[in-house]
Amino acid sequence: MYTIRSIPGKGQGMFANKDIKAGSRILADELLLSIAESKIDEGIGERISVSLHGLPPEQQQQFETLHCPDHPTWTPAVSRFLANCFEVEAPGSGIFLKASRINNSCFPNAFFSWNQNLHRLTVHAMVDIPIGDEITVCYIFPFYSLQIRRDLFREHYVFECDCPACHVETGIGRRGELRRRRMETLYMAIDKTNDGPSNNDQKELEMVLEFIRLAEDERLDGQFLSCIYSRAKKCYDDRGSEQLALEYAEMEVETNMRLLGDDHAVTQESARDLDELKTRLAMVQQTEENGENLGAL
Ligand SMILES: C[S@@+](CC[C@H](N)C(=O)[O-])C[C@H]1O[C@@H](n2cnc3c(N)ncnc32)[C@H](O)[C@@H]1O
Repeated sequence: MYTIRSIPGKGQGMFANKDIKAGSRILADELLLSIAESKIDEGIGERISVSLHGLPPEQQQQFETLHCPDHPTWTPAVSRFLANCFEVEAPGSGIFLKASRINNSCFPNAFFSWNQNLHRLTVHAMVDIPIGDEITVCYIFPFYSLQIRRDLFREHYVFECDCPACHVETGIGRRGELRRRRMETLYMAIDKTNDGPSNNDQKELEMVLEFIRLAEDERLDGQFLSCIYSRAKKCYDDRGSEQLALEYAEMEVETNMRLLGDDHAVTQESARDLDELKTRLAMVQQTEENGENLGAL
């Protein structure tokens, strides 16, 4: 499905070697090594070293083949680990040899996720990817504003992103930047109430719907969007608009299926919620029909 090739100025990258349909699983990559706490603190070098030296020599050598940026203060092992790691179970991070060759774009065409059921990192095509195109993921939330993206890329991965969204000199980048800044603000505000009831809060519903509209305009996709669909579902359900709740529940499941696959716990939970909502709606409709039939007698 893919080949690894060199790209001038970017090291290696992953390319589609056939047309890949949206939702296809490109990778289910095995964990090489992991650390349970990925916070960048004084102990990170020691945590990486312990994990690395627990591997057989052959696997330690495989780690050594990965890209290692020239960071002013970190040791090569820390630099290499941070430039190539993916989140496993938060707050942990892990190294995956194949996925480590995927470059970043803030307009990505693929999505990575740690699948606890499989104990693997999966990468799915978010959209149809034509043969020959580079396969890219976004290492961070793509809706972060340019300044935050730049800081994270410099600090963590040591590179300057050259994707169209990071070119604010061009129309795409400039317009997108305004949308992303607003999405970042909205996401932070919505996230704060994510665990609690929505309290029929009109303001929250407006923020949720605005985020979805901006994401569609900016053509940004990701699991963050399925979380927002889930929030829209909850807002509408709480205010008794079950039909609209159902529409968002379906969008949430569709997004999870496409980006995570049907074997991911998050997808399975959202599919169960959707089934429950459908059952509840069917019962409400049945009760209404029974009432109408009784009235007609
Ligand atoms: C996970 S590795 C990706 C594969 C890497 N290019 C290689 O040769 O193995 C991350 C590194 O790739 C490079 N990279 C990834 N995305 C990039 C981008 N959009 N622009 C420039 N460099 C990028 C940076 O050097 C970054 O530290």
